[in-house]
Amino acid sequence: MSDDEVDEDLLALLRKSLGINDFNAPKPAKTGVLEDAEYICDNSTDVALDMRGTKAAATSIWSLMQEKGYSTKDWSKHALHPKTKDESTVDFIFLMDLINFSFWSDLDDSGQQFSIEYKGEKWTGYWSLVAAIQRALDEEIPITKPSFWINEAECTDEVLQYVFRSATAEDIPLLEKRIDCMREAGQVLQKRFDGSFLAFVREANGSAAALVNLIVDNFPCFNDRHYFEGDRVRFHKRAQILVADLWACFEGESHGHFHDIDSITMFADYRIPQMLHYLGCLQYSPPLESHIRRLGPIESGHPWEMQLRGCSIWCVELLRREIVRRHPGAQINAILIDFFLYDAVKEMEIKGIGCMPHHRTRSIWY
Ligand SMILES: Nc1nc2c(c(CN[C@H]3C=C[C@H](O)[C@@H]3O)cn2[C@@H]2O[C@H](COP(=O)(O)O)[C@@H](O)[C@H]2O)c(=O)[nH]1
Repeated sequence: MSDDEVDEDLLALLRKSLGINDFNAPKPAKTGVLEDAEYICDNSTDVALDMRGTKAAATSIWSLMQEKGYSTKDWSKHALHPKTKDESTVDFIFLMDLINFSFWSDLDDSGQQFSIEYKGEKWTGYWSLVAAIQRALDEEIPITKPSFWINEAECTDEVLQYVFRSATAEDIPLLEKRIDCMREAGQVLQKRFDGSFLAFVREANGSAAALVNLIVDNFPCFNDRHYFEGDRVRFHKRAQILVADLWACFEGESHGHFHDIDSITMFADYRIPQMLHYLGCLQYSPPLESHIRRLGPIESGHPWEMQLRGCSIWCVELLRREIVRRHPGAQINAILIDFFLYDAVKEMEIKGIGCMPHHRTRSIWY
């Protein structure tokens, strides 16, 4: 932090301790995601938090994270994640999280599911996306440039089909939706931010919550809002993981510096609920549990899906609170818990450790 930069947190602390109410101080931006998650959880009938399981899981998660020295540094340790800490990596992360959704396949575990061949390996799921982007860059396709996405003469649908070409007979799910997201985002950036996502990030003035709100207000394909019991509820999974990936990749510095990064919640996808259920933190009603075990589809926006997503967000918040209660001053937030759980469930998959299937909702939101 440079000399003239104000440490907002310190300032707020001093004001509070001196009893100074600074009514002019800008109110911290809020995304509303955590409040909506608590509301969903309080009104859920088919998903419930198991408090004993959550307390027990908090202890084991914390000790495993300590054992591994889990931190933002683990983000860059992944073989496929970009390593340079510069604007090209900001562009990479924007594209990655713009289309970071719905990789699951009904052919999973058959070896026939969609996969990307890169550097002699077959990558599936989220890693297939990262591999496809890295492979396109190696092939000198400017795939991370928003100006390329809106140049339909050069960036044709066929070129994008080639970028995401599969090593199996199964294509990447929702390719047309991914192309629509790229075209839409390219237009937005071109119109107001000279084609640069970094210029867009600067609008948020170092606030993670403000950046999430700017993203969902300007890019419809990030606007992950739905209805539950007739009320609007926000999850903003890809907008939040985009901010979190910037923070982790840049280790809280430079383009990843956010004074309110702890306002980011867990990312409501299809993997973490699966892990939380395995850890005994979440319980499902018999109809929901048998539906998921039968690999039954759950349509986007269904009350079951809203409960799975909302309860997962609230559950990770309670895990975080339990860890901080037992270890005051612990350097922990929902992002690190989430990343740790995602990596853990992928480890289990590699080791063939069985757990209940994840729920199957096909959508662009996660
Ligand atoms: N909540 C949460 N969801 C995550 C991730 C990640 C990868 N993050 C990397 C960055 C830092 C971490 O250390 C990870 O290495 C992908 N996903 C989501 O999962 C789904 C893909 O699943 P599968 O088909 O099995 O790969 C899909 O919705 C994707 O958006 C995460 O971290 N948290």
